[in-house]
Order: sequence, then C-alpha cells, then structure tokens
Amino acid sequence: MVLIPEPLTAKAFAPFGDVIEANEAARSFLINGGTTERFHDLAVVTAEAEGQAGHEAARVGISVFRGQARTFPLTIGMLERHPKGSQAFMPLQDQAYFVVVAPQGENDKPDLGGLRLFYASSKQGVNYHQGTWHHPLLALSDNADFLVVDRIGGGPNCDEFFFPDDDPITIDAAL
Ligand SMILES: NC(=O)N[C@@H](O)C(=O)O
Ligand code: NI
Repeated sequence: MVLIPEPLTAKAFAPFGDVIEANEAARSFLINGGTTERFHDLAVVTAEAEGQAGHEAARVGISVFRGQARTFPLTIGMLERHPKGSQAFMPLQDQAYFVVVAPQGENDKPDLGGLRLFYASSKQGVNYHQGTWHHPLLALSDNADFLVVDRIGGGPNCDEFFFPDDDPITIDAAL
C-alpha cells in the first residue's frame, strides 16, 4: 500500500491530536503591553501522574529531537503509541516533515486501513493525544531539530505495533 500525503490541517488531524500553528484560526490576544501576541492554548498536554516503582516520578518534560532525513521510497514497518501521555513536536528550523497516524482498531491494535500520511510545514507542530498511534519522527532534512513536549519518567510509556510483512506500506517521495 502506498500512502498519499495530505496537507496537515487541524480539522483533518483532530481525531489524532492537535496542530500547533500560530494562524488566524487560533485564539490570540496581545500581552506584554501590546508587544507580544499570544496564540493561546494550541494543544492539550497530558501525562498520567502515577509512575512505576524504581522509576523517576512521572512529569512533563521538554526535549529536542535532532532528526536525520529519511530516504525515499520509504517502507514503514511499525507504529507506536504513548498510553500514559501526549507527545508534541514543533520544528525549530525551516523544515517540513511527515506525520503518519492511524486510528485505534480492534484488539488494541492500530487500524491500518485508516492510516493517514500528513505533510507538515515548518510552521506546524503536532501534538499526538495520549494513546494515538503514530510513526516515530519522519524528518525530511538532516539535523532537523524539533522541540518535543512529552511525559518523562514514570516507567514504560511506549507500545509498538509491527506491520505484517505481506503488505508493505510505503511513502514514495518526500514531495
Ligand atoms: N522514542 C521516542 O521518544 N520518539 C518517538 O516517541 C517518536 O514519536 O518519535
Ligand atoms: Ni512517539
């Protein structure tokens, strides 16, 4: 199956999470004596508080992911989800990237028939809601830095699902 990229919009991505974008659709207001515009409450960050013994207490943290460009055509073989918290990615440079998500299917697995490939511009971040099936970062340029906000500590928080070999899922080109 070849995935066809679609533009990332808040409406299309709503079943999976939030689009973080300072645009006219966002609620914004002036602060700091009119010197700053606040694009308010663009994404919902969640992190379950309870952790597992032997792990640092669960909390929300900020990291930077430095991705390297994927090569195409690209065959993807898995999806993951974070059952205990959301995960947000915001480009820190002028780089577009791909986002792959899928709805929850039966038997606690992703519904591969509902796979979606989004083309995210350098002005758009994504926030995967808690438990959303997604592919790990798909950078389209080398040394692509992303600010990441997600749950830190508290024990394991990443379920993986590997695709059956009989139906390769590919992305043909980086556009
Ligand atoms: N493993 C890790 O922290 N990264 C993934 O969660 C990802 O979505 O890129
Ligand atoms: Ni992830």
